[in-house]
Amino acid sequence: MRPIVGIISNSYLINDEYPAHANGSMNTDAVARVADAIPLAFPACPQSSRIDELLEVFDGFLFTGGRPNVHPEEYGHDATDAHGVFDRARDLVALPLIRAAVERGQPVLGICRGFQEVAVAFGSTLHPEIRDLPGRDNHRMPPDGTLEEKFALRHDVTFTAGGPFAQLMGAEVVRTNTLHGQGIDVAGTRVMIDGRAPDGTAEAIWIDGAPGFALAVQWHPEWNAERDPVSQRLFRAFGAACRDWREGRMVQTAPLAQAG
Ligand SMILES: N[C@@H](CCC(=O)NCCCC(=O)O)C(=O)O
Repeated sequence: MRPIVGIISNSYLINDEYPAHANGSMNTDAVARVADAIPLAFPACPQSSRIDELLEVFDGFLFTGGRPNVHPEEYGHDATDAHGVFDRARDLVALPLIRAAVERGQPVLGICRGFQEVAVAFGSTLHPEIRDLPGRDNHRMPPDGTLEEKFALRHDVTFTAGGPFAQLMGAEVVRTNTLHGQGIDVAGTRVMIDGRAPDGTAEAIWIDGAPGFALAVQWHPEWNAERDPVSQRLFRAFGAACRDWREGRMVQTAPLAQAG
């Protein structure tokens, strides 16, 4: 059986009234077709999703993009208008789940908001609007246009020579899309910035001391994942890590099963 990847959902109101947990099919497609894993979404709601049970059910976790920003209380800042809207329920599931999974060596891949969650979970602060910083570009999603225009490749990302991302990608420079307003301000001590946009914005991180796959990217590799070579490499590596986790867990549990 393929490994099972838990995909965190976002909260929406369908037709402005019907509450739903959902995520883009780009995420489930990338997990199923590129990572070669079973995609299963779970609600970002602490009353419904228990961290200990999620860790048992899934072989790895995808922390997806999402418009609401991580609440600045999570990194010791006061909330201001510049911080925009929040999703405290997602914060309350994502941050402890990331910490627990990473420390166990259970694979974690963060995308956009998920990248910011991984960064905050390991002690980083975020800037609410990076385009306001001197020398920085506007990384926000174009307000108009087709999905193809919004997710078009817009800038290079340069990885550390010989670092995990350069090795994974087989290249030190790749081209990515970009659809975010926030960004890492001060990185936590274990948050290794391994890739940057031309304006210096952190784009790729890994967690120092993590026993397993613990990578996150500020761009959206789920877009065009079946054809984009950068997305393919990232999701295939994530899927392989989830398979390893599943097989390791099965090896560990087999003697118990036989004894029973
Ligand atoms: N809120 C953060 C993260 C942005 C992000 O994840 N954008 C993708 C949104 C896709 C969606 O609506 O699901 C920021 O702006 O920095």
